[in-house]
Amino acid sequence: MKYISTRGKAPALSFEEAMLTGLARDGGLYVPETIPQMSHDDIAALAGLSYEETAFRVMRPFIGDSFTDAEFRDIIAKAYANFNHIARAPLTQLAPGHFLLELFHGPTLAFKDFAMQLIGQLFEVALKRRGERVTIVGATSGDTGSAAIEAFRGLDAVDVFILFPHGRVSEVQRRQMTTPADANVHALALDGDFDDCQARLKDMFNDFEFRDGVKLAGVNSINWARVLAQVVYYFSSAVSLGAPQRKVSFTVPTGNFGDIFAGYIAKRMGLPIDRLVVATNQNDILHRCLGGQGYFKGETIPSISPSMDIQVSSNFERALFFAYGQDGNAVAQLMDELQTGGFNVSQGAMEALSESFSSGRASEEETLATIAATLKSSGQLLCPHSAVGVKVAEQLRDPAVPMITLATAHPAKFPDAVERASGVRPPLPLRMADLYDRPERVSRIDNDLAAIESHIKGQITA
Ligand SMILES: Cc1ncc(COP(=O)(O)O)c(C=O)c1O
Ligand SMILES: N[C@@H](CCOP(=O)(O)O)C(=O)O
Repeated sequence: MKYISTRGKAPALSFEEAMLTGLARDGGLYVPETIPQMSHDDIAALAGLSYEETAFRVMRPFIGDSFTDAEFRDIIAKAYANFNHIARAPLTQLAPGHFLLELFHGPTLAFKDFAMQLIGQLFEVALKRRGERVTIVGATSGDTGSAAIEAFRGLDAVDVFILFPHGRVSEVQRRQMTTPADANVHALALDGDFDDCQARLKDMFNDFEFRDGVKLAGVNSINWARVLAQVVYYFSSAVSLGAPQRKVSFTVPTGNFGDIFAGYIAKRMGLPIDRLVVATNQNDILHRCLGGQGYFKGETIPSISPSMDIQVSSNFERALFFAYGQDGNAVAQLMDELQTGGFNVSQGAMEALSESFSSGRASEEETLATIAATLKSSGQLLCPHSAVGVKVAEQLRDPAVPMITLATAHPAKFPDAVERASGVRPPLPLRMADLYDRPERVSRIDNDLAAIESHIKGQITA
């Protein structure tokens, strides 16, 4: 199994190399050269299996010979051992034909734990075998950062630096990043928004002297392994609702397009997915683009679903690559145009995108009202991101096809917005009940590449 860049000019790599490399050296993102297929019988055989066994069967074909079966099974077992729910990703019912996939039972209470706990283990095994050490730098609008810190804290072979937008994450998210005492964890509050954090991260990858000097690695969904781990819960949830005999649709609260792109991979592998619905908040560049208005950057407006306050959705590049028939030159050209504001998508590519994706947008008022209404109708307390998903799913779903909306974070990560909507202040789970009492450690940093690089070089612990 080889991985190729969406911009067509970087060397093809194995799974392990692609995982440790992060961004391709031509600025593109790694994708599998061919997408492994699961037959009707392969999918039917997933019924009744544990989440871990499903994860092994779904991901194994992508791993090639990077890890042995025994290593990979052990890694999966360790990755999900810390989840607070035996099903790992349980499904609950909101209404007839509408289901909620709870992805917030991991250690940091967001769907990021599904991938980050796994790649923490994968990195540890791979780096130990190679005798190498890396510097992980991540950009976060709130959840990736805490999940990465939790997965890599205390490991000898990595330093982990997380750039988050100062003042634009919830207090719980910030404290999850700033309170771990481990020496290899470094939280950086950047003066800018998430797009600035992600742009500086990509700049660091494109500065080869810095990149090679610090042995830069990435754990954002730039990293293919992140996307792969998220493919699994599309299979586990669809099968529990009757796939492959029955089609299902998914609505995904979307920002960087990693989670929904994992759904696209599941569909391409053979899972009978009818629609993949992109749900955005008021930062709706993806909704506008999928509605035929081109992909043009606007200003990011802070919202009550801050993790989705994103204008440049990194993984949309992967979707474009497939929509443009795997033409790396065409994608490279679009990404050049994005540097100066945006681009129009060709008619053929729009048709290809429309075969899989639909989209909708929820306003702040609709999000608040959905939290209140869902609590009343089903007893389920939603986080604002999940509420964006539920609102859009209700607008777009076909009553003949079961709809699964992804609940991407626990409501306790956003207590102010949830209380404002519902009158209920969700308590933190017991394992982090003292979060507000722990001392914080954070460095404030300018939105300036040289300043960030110099800070990182000065803080690396080994
Ligand atoms: C809670 C939550 N919901 C939704 C999203 C959007 O997911 P993606 O960036 O994969 O589109 C994020 C951020 O990634 C998030 O943290
Ligand atoms: N919403 C994310 C943004 C980064 O997304 P990623 O999936 O590329 O890591 C966050 O919470 O940080």
